[in-house]
Amino acid sequence: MSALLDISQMDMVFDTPKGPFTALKGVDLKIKKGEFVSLIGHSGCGKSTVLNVVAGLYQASQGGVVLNGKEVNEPGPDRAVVFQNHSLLPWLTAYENVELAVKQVFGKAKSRAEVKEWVEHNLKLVHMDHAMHKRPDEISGGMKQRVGIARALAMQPEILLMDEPFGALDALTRSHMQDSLMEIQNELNNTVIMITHDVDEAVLLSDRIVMMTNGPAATVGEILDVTLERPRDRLALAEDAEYNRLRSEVLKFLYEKQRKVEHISKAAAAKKEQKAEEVA
Ligand SMILES: Nc1ncnc2c1ncn2[C@@H]1O[C@H](COP(=O)(O)OP(=O)(O)OP(=O)(O)O)[C@@H](O)[C@H]1O
Repeated sequence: MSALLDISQMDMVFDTPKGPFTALKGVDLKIKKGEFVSLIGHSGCGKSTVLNVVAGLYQASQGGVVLNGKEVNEPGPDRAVVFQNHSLLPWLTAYENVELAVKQVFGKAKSRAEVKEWVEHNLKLVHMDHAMHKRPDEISGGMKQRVGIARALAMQPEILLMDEPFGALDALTRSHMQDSLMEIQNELNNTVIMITHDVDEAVLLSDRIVMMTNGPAATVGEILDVTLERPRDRLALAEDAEYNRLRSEVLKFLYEKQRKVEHISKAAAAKKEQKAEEVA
């Protein structure tokens, strides 16, 4: 498999007041161009840390990330990040937020007319062309996320990194956003890594679901291939046997296999405590 993104033997150790803390240990993941990969795992296992290393915001302690043959050491326009909380500049309109990113990435390579056309095109893609001259405080949470996605897409990154992009939205808005993202993905075939806590979202959107073990020293536990035909329709899939099998595979990983790990470590801790009491 020729990988666009190659994460190999990545460790992440944080210095903390209590000493070094190994958040990630030996993370291996290869992602092909055009793949949509979700990262799922219990809270605190290290999903955002993986994304932050890929984004170049954190430097891995061991191993690392190669994107398109180049080692990643710092943030760059080849990787655009969409966060849970839009991160739009509040004093700029939706149009101006996207325009700023486009100007930063393309500089003088695009004329004024081309910039305008490109900004409008991307806002249209996320169905925000009707409100492009509104500021973030004048639009809803879902609309802000749409603008954040338009801004990321407009940068034409090699890879789109999404950290729970729909996590703060209500269920209905979230479904609309997932459908929009699938439409866009169908058209543009972006390479995407998306963190999610939502099992249905992971199965609906992904080509592969990367399930992470619990931390500390979290790593890739299992990877599930999602070969459901595209375009995918959430209502039809609700009755689909393969969809339901995949869904229960993820649930089993999270609530049986990873819970067991927690139980074992809790049991081990209890035993240790008991022994200490016996010694005392
Ligand atoms: N800058 C940091 N310094 C010290 N520890 C950190 C730092 N960033 C993350 N951690 C720790 O690393 C572990 C992984 O954190 P991370 O935020 O990547 O998890 P996550 O899976 O994204 O969690 P969530 O799903 O709750 O967002 C946690 O134990 C966290 O406390």
